[in-house]
Amino acid sequence: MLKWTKAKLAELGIRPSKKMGQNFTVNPKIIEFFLSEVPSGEVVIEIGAGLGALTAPLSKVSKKVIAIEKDLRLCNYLKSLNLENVEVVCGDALELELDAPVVVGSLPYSISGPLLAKLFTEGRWNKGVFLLQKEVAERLVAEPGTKEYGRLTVLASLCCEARLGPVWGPESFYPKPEVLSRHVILIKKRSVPKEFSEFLACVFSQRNKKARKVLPSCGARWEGEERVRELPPESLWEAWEER
Ligand SMILES: C[S@@+](CC[C@H](N)C(=O)[O-])C[C@H]1O[C@@H](n2cnc3c(N)ncnc32)[C@H](O)[C@@H]1O
Repeated sequence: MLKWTKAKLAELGIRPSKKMGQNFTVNPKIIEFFLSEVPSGEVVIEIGAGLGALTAPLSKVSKKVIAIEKDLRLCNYLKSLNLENVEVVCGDALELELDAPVVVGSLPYSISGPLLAKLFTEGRWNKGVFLLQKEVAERLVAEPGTKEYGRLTVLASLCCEARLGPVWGPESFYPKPEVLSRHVILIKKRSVPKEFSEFLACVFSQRNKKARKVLPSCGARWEGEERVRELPPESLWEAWEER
């Protein structure tokens, strides 16, 4: 896959952009893992389809794949493939409606935080399978009080059941990223209100301070000596609901 990826990029005259998080999958085991987690016969949205490494195999087991790609050069290439069951959408996934039973993607690192926050608060989807920077994936299942615990953890915990998958090293991608990657599988329980997400942004901007000082400045109340980073998801939700 590495040879093919390098040759295809050269043919298209594309130098991978760091800003766009363009680290293309060159390890077939990653594709296999995605396919093992995606229920077949469904409509699937793929975020950041790149050169179509996942799009093409996915389209063979899905009812339809909606492949979103922001880079016009890659998007036009994907369109030129005329893949059966694939609708290619050139655009920014952060600005599009993500309504399909299944959402997948090897997410560009630069937008994974806002994109996950968007998925937790909007879109009609039931299952998500994502490849993320390892630290971001682990943040989704972090325990209160740890340095990984934050807004994304609370949103993930209230929205979904989150499960970690395998870890992948830099050699699984071209060009090699400086970080490790990890799969995460999300099963949606409910959408979390956007206002609650904004409330969390407010409280976690002062994560090390006492909750009884911070929560009132974000429109809620708290009695107790805990620091913001120590409050479990349910307590933050209750404080917000009772505000
Ligand atoms: C990590 S690469 C994955 C590419 C391909 N899925 C693969 O596994 O080889 C991320 C892709 O997302 C695209 N991308 C970056 N920002 C985006 C955005 N805001 N919306 C949609 N796609 C985006 C990049 O151009 C790139 O193709």
